[in-house]
Amino acid sequence: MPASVAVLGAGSWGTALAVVLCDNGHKVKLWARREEQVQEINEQKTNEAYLPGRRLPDQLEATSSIQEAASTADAVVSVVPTSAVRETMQTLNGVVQHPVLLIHATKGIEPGSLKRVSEMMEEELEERTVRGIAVLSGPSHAEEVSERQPTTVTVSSAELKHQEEAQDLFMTQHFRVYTNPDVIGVELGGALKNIIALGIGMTDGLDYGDNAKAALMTRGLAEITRLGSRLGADPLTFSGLSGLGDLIVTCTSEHSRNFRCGRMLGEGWSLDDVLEQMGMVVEGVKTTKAVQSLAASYDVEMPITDALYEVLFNGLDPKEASERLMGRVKKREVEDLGPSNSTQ
Ligand SMILES: NC(=O)C1=CN([C@@H]2O[C@H](COP(=O)(O)OP(=O)(O)OC[C@H]3O[C@@H](n4cnc5c(N)ncnc54)[C@H](O)[C@@H]3O)[C@@H](O)[C@H]2O)C=CC1
Ligand SMILES: O=C(CO)COP(=O)(O)O
Repeated sequence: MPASVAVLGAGSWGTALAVVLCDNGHKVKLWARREEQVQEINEQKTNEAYLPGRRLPDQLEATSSIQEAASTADAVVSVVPTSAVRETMQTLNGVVQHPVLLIHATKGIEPGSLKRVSEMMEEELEERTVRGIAVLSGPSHAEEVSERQPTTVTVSSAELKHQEEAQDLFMTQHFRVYTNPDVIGVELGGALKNIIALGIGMTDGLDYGDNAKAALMTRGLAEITRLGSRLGADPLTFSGLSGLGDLIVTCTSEHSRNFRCGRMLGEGWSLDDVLEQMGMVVEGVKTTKAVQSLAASYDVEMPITDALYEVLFNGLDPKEASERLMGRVKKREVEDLGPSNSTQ
């Protein structure tokens, strides 16, 4: 049944998800902060800064008023960067007239609180604002979704009815949606793969070959799984779409901002210069900071994350970071996947 859906955040991913929702016949209002962007979307049916060259559906409406977008919505899809989640949820409390299903598609962990996005949302949202929170995650570059290329993702929520409602809302012929009850695993997989994508980009910038990339992806997944299991996720989730699937797509694609950021760092650029040049959110940077603290506080060994933390925040040369990783003490491959810090 067609629903009234507000999409919060008109960057690449919010706009691409709005396209999917329009294709499914929903009445979609896309909230953007800048009035010029709203006019461009409504009048020209483009969003050139974030999805260059794509023609947006005629029925897609943008607005700079979150009140207009969300006040009477059945569901709200939040696609703002991690750093904007709390502020956006606080605003949402003041505008919705009846409790909504809130589906977020943000991939990050908050530095400081070390919280996942749905945990931040639970802290901020009032009971009268939401009837359920779900996460949508998986291998899905906005550039390809907006071209209606075949894409598969996962939705997760504490309650099956909300998983299925989110699945029905988004599922189209081009956009296949699976459900998974493991909210912790789905959110962690989406957030932590960005750290590994930064590292893979660095190997590219250093002119390393495919062996180094395969090594980082595989050992990266091992450390994501190690932390995730410790935090209560189902380890199997990490071999699914929101884990391995998203790791592959982010680590192997020119579309990925995290991959491109890592490559520039490997080529010798400074982090500040890279972020300025990118002009879009690179979630892996702040997530590396958060996860380095999270792993330390749970005493979980995450050597790749630690090495990248040193490169990003303490000026370690990427080549030296690679040498440090290669020079670690001898390990067994499989035992090392265990949840706790193994020092055999
Ligand atoms: N681009 C992609 O293909 C995918 C992105 N994601 C995730 O979606 C989230 C959003 O990413 P993108 O849309 O790609 O980023 P983007 O950089 O393309 O756009 C970010 C948008 O958020 C808006 N924004 C920034 N601060 C804000 C604030 N304080 N309040 C309201 N809006 C604010 C910006 O104006 C911009 O429209 C990130 O967590 C990202 O990891 C997830 C899957 C795919
Ligand atoms: O999450 C993504 C694809 O699933 C997009 O990754 P980037 O944020 O690195 O572009």
